[in-house]
Amino acid sequence: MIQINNLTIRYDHSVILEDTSFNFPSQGLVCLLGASGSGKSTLLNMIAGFDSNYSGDITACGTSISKMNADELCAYRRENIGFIFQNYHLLRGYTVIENILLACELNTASEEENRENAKELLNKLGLSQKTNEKIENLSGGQKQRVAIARALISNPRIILADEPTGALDRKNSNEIMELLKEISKERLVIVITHDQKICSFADKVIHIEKGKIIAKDTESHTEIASDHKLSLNNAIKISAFKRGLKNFKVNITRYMAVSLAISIGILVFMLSLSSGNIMDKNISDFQDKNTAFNNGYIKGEDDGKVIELLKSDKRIENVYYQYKITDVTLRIGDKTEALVEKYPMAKATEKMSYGAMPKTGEKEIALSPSLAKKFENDISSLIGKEVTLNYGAKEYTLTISGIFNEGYDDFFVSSDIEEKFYQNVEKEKNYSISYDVKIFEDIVSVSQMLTNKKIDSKTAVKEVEVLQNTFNNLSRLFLIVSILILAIGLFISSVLLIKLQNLRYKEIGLLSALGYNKGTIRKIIVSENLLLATMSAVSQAVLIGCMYLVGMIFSLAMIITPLQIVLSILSTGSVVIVISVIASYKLISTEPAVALRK
Ligand SMILES: Nc1ncnc2c1ncn2[C@@H]1O[C@H](COP(=O)(O)OP(=O)(O)OP(=O)(O)O)[C@@H](O)[C@H]1O
Repeated sequence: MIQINNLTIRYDHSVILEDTSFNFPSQGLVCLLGASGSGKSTLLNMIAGFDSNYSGDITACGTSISKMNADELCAYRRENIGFIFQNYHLLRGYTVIENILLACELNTASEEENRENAKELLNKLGLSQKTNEKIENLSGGQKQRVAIARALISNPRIILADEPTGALDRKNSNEIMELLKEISKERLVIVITHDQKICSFADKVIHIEKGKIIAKDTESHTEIASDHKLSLNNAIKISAFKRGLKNFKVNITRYMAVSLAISIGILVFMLSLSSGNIMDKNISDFQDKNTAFNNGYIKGEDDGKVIELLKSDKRIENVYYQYKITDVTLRIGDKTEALVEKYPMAKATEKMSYGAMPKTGEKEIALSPSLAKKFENDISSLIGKEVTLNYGAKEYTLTISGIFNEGYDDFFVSSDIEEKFYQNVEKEKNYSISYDVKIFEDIVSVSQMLTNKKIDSKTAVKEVEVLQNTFNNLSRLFLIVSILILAIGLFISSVLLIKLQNLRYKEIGLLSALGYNKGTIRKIIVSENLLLATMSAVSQAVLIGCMYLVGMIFSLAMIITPLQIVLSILSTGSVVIVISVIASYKLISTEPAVALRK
């Protein structure tokens, strides 16, 4: 059945088997003994086609397996070899029958036929009651019977058993050996063992000694004639996704922990970014309340130098001289009040009692309380009312935007209206300069520039600075905390994923033993990774939904833009893919024989 001719194999310069030959019979139970490290598992791996890195030749049913490529070796194992391992190599989370059917998923028989065969085998092995039991609920002896059923389901010509009774007590060992003896009547069963008592079941006992295979109980090594041909049918295509989905369900708790850890990490990180949005919202609230926040006022006569400096600065706009004006009248309804003279004052530093300062382009006016009282006792009711202002033979209709907190009769109008006033003024002695800083972020730097040039400007820079500093410190703190949480989330999920993948080497080895090729195994793992990424992205979306709900219930200021939501969901999926690819890279690239040893 199996002919070994002049076989030599070395690992790291040490010779394990050296120029050894042996003929295994077509049927019967062969026990393989030898000291630890003598090369028993190595020989079995070579017969199984896991290791082709040897010199010499191995022939099975007259066909050399030494020159076969990886796919042919998969077909050879799938069709001709059944494996039994010391630690069973059954998949946890799968039922008894699912474990058995795993071995015939790639064969051409129908699923129904395979299921019937599996049930028949379980019946023969006395396990029909356990058909749909989860594998982890079985005893050691029962597990090994399931492993035998799995090895027999494809009716292979060769059974390779690596210490099949190593984890069992004497009673169970004897029962398993009786079973193997029974099945060896129709096929070749090679059993590796250290137990001399097991050899009493053997038809032939062979030893590996000093790199040679030696039969102790026979004189000749001649092959028993056999008309069996090696079967090398192509595997049917299976859905790697379906298998990946099943594995995913089995490991669902771990996968859920991974996706939650990553989702929370990324969500908190996104929240820290959203503090920028909260800052923008607060700035715009601040601007609505303090409409003169960007206005600057420089008192004193200017010889042209200061105004030139302001006009040449790209951060500044609406620069003009202010003058004293005289004989201004204001009319609200049928009441008229006159101001004999009015001096320009700083707008940005005024505190508001009601409403806001006039906005540029809005034709608005703000009054001091004493001036407002001359029109109405309830000064707050004046807001929104119309004022007709007469100055220099011109009439302006303005809306009252607010009442500012000053003790004398005064008013402020929108900058554009004020500029028009001065067109009628004799421009000899300017009194002050008014300017606006274009954007909020430049208010502090413009103020600093003027201070450096020893120009005294009255602005709202202190309030702006306090607001900016508070938010900068808060965002910095939030960013550090969220980076920490993100790092912890990534660390936990990486550890969980790597631990999970480390547990799966035997599964990869088992699938190879059952004839799954590397491509299919890779696809199964990739499917699982994609499912995990999808789950993480969905959990991210659910978390964002919950966060919104909590924010709404407790009226928390959490602003995440739709773009940030999409980005956080996409980045969760991508991060999971990257981590799981890194975690499973070693697993996928491990050789089956090495995976089985882990
Ligand atoms: N893939 C490999 N790479 C390097 N060395 C290997 C590899 N496989 C096996 N070996 C080495 O070959 C020698 C034989 O190993 P093998 O597992 O075949 O021994 P064994 O007889 O089955 O031992 P045991 O009874 O302890 O299981 C050992 O020294 C082992 O370390």
